[in-house]
Amino acid sequence: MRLIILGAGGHGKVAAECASLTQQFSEILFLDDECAKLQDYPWKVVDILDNFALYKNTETAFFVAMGNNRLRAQWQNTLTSAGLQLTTLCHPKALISSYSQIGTGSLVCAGAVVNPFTCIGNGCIVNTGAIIEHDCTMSDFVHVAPGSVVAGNVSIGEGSFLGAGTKIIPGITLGSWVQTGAGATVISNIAANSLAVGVPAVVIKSTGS
Ligand SMILES: CC(=O)SCCNC(=O)CCNC(=O)[C@H](O)C(C)(C)COP(=O)(O)OP(=O)(O)OC[C@H]1O[C@@H](n2cnc3c(N)ncnc32)[C@H](O)[C@@H]1OP(=O)(O)O
Repeated sequence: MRLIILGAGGHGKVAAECASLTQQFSEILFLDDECAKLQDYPWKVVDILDNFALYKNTETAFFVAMGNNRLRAQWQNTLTSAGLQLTTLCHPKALISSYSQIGTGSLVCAGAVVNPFTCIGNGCIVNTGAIIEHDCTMSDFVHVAPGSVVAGNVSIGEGSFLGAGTKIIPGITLGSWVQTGAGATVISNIAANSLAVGVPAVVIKSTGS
């Protein structure tokens, strides 16, 4: 199976290394709008994003490696509507419970832990060393940045972004498109479209709807 990754940035490198370590793919290629300037990228960047359909065949899987949650959602939805085959990438050194679920197009990075009865949506990123405890629900296109700890029974709404090292105590609910600052400690629910920072985390502004 060939893998085409959309987005040749830093996150793309992490996704490609992870894909390579799984040994599931015969070839890994990238699409990126800066393809002409990316000759020194560690993998071949063969075309611009809009040409994705040229690479469609039964032996090709696609993965969207864009750190920005809205962009990732937009591209993943575009590829899904075009009937392309999307893959999910789990680093061999991530610990993923067999009682958990990881949605299509998600990436679980090295050292991450996903514990039992947790459900991770489509197009999510569980970044390096992040811990998602038992019985959590993560909607689509969430990004949990490196070193974050999400305790049990937490619910995270679509498109939310937890900054590096965020901690969330058990039973908390985050609305959709919430952002937390690096190092935030969340001890109360956060409404949709809010940015919260600090210890304990307080909402300082809207993230827009
Ligand atoms: C592999 C990877 O790299 S994955 C990527 C991981 N990325 C991250 O973890 C980034 C997390 N981002 C942050 O923490 C950012 O600072 C954000 C998102 C909170 C900043 O948001 P912005 O909208 O740019 O806000 P801005 O920088 O104007 O800060 C607003 C206020 O919050 C404060 N603030 C910003 N970040 C933090 C933080 N992490 N903790 C506490 N306070 C913070 C600022 O000091 C400022 O305070 P002031 O109004 O009293 O001056």
